[in-house]
Amino acid sequence: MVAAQVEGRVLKNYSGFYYVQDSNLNIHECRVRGKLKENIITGDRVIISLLEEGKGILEKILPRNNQLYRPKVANVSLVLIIMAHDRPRPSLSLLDRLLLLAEHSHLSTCIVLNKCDLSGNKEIDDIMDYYPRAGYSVLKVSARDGIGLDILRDKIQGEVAVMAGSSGAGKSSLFNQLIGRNLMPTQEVSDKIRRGKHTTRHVELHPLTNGACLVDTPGFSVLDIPRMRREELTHYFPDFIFHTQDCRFADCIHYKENDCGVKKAVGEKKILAQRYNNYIAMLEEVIENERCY
Ligand SMILES: Nc1nc2c(ncn2[C@@H]2O[C@H](COP(=O)(O)OP(=O)(O)OP(=O)(O)O)[C@@H](O)[C@H]2O)c(=O)[nH]1
Ligand SMILES: [Zn+2]
Repeated sequence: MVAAQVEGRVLKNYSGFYYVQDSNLNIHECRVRGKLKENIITGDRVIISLLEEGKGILEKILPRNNQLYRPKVANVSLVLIIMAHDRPRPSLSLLDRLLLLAEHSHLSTCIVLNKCDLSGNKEIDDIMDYYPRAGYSVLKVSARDGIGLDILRDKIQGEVAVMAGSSGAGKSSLFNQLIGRNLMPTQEVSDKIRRGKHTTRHVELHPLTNGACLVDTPGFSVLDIPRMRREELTHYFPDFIFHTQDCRFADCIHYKENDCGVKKAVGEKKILAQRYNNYIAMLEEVIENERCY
């Protein structure tokens, strides 16, 4: 009899077995046929032949939509950028950099503002209210008090999501809350730095009951701006685009030019000044990299 075949996603590789989840959310413990082994990574979509009692044989890897290298994981669809309302305060330079890196990798983003139980600082609230107006999706949550977590679960439904963001913002706490288990150690920031928590291990996808999968290792540990032409950078700043029609030069990069609509909008507080400054810092990096071509 020919074994039935189904499509699934590799959740983890453990002791020579690949754990593959099918579209009914059942998990199969699979061995690998032939030489495929070297090429399979966590997150791969694969075809498996079903054997008895939750076992299977991994037959084929399907083409990848994308691949992250640190952590090594395929077919990620969403980046959750975790910032805290306070302790630590949100780092806009990291946030703007992560938004750019995610978008450059063709990944959707959601800014998750954790520790909303510590909100109330008007300056921070005003700054963070800018991002939804600029077209980004922002959720306010508290891992500690369980606020906003159902909305966050809905947001990641059907997605393969990786977390990124400031140290101490609550990535591990949110991860544990979302998967409903205490898998990731959470400690006071100072303790973690002293102990050097992030040791090397295999990356795993943790399935949620709603079909979402969460990558258990924070992504984008390398934050270098990818190589691009200086004119390209502005495409990653959707909030600038409306104002570029007031730029005198069609190829304005909103840097040292006069009569620049973007700079005018910064002066009028229509564009967040910190975001513009982060743009300039990244632009200078892009220009510096151009010299290395
Ligand atoms: N007040 C408050 N504290 C929180 C919340 N979520 C996490 N914390 C605390 O913030 C500290 C850091 O949380 P972690 O989840 O370990 O942060 P992390 O982002 O994983 O940190 P790194 O591993 O250093 O990147 C811990 O002391 C948590 O208890 C929250 O919603 N509110
Ligand atoms: Zn301009």
